[in-house]
Amino acid sequence: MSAYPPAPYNPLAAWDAVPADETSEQRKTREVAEESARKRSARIDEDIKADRAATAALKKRVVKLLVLGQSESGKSTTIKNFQLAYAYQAWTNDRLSWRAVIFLNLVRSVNTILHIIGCEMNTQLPSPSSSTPSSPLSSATSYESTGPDGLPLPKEEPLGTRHKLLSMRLSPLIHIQRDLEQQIGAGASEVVPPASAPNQADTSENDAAPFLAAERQGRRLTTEFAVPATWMDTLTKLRTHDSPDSENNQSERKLKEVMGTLAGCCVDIKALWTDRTVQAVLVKRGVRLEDSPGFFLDDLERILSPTYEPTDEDVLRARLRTVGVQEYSFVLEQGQNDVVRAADRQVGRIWKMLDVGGARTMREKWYPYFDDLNAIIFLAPISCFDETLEEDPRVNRIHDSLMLWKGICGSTLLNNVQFILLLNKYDLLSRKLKHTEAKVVDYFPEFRETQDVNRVAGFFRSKFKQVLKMSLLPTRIFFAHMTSATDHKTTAQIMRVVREGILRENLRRATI
Ligand SMILES: Nc1nc2c(ncn2[C@@H]2O[C@H](COP(=O)(O)OP(=O)(O)OP(=O)(O)O)[C@@H](O)[C@H]2O)c(=O)[nH]1
Ligand SMILES: [Mg+2]
Repeated sequence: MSAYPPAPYNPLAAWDAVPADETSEQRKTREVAEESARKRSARIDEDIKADRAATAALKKRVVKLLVLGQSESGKSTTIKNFQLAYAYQAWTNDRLSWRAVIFLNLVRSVNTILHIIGCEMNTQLPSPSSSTPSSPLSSATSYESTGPDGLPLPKEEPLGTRHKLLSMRLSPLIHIQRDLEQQIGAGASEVVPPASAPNQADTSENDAAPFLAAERQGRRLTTEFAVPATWMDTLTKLRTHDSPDSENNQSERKLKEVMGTLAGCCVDIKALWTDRTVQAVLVKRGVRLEDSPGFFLDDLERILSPTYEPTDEDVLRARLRTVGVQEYSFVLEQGQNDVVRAADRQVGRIWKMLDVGGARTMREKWYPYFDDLNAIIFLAPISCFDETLEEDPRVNRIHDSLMLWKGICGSTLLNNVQFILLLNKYDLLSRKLKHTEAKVVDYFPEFRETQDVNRVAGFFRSKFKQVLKMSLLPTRIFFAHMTSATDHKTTAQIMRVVREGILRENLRRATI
């Protein structure tokens, strides 16, 4: 009996074995075949190596940023700023396509007013779920009795026949809103709050940061779900003006019809918006449309002129919700006197910015994109300290942002990723503190300072910093900036600092 176990059966051994009766002719043929196979194999190895080197080189050329934050925090607006500053050609190509979105924003504001005065005339309060506009409506704060122009408003003048007539004449706008929503697609409608909300506020981590739950469950880092329409897709669809094809011509015709109807309603819309009694009703109900996303009622005549072309500022102010995740690639072309731009050019660097939908239902989709990132830009709107989430009126919006930030700071996948915190909507915070009675201390009892905008902003900054200090990586370097993303001039400066910071950090890591 052998001392060793039998050699395991190797099914391929027969292939390698040299036949015992091999002739010298057969040996030659075999050796030629083997040599050619060896060469082929070496070539394949080299190709694989070259492929890997090319992928690594490409990775070095690509700067990948993920832009995160709750819905309406200003993520898409920040990316628009980036495009406006550094990819102006693409920006100008898209500009005219934003008309449909701007008209929809305008029509929504009018229909919101009509809805509110309709409720007022029926002396029945609107239910929170039936209010069309977003955050400022869900505010719990009461407002001073001055209109958007700062002039005092009448105390209790009832709505009358004049308002009924205006409502009747403006009723076609309901259909216009529907048509535009259909034309624009998924991003046109806002998040609808749940039909019934239990009494207890639940700010559990899983609610706020479901991407963490996905991480814990070890879900694969893939991007295999469908990406529905977002602004780039939507704009392509809306790019009617430079397209000869008949479907787009039809869309352009429809848009012209909408413009015609709106222009015909211009006088009535203005009469409605500037009516002192209507404004008093809005104030009474705590609605500050002028601070809502996509507010264009003060620009009526300009927007409804037949030759209207959106300005850069109009596009930054236009509101189109992001659905799913959308990737924007920029080969940076703008930015004179910019040393970093020259460096970008030298290496042919591509900037990839990933924009995500911030509504709660969309947050689980963020996780697959945590892989392979250079930086995360986190948007926290600080003006909304007295507002609740549209999708869950039990949750304060700043608490929600802090919870999200905590989830991101706690994600082990992001240990090597640079964090940039943008405390956004600084302009709105300033206006709110000046023109309303909203008190920070009512929502954050630990705030004991005067309601100066810089002190309030500093207080929120320290709250986010505190969350980072409590995280797994408390020494992580992060940058925080106060921004007003609709103000391009100041945002462009911050974008430059952000961009230089990211490149410098990339360079530092590459040389470690
Ligand atoms: N006044 C003011 N408005 C802002 C600011 N940042 C964004 N907005 C407006 O707020 C609205 C929402 O901004 P978006 O960039 O669409 O928000 P988002 O985070 O992409 O939202 P989702 O796509 O729903 O996740 C838009 O109408 C913007 O013009 C700001 O700093 N100040
Ligand atoms: Mg967006």
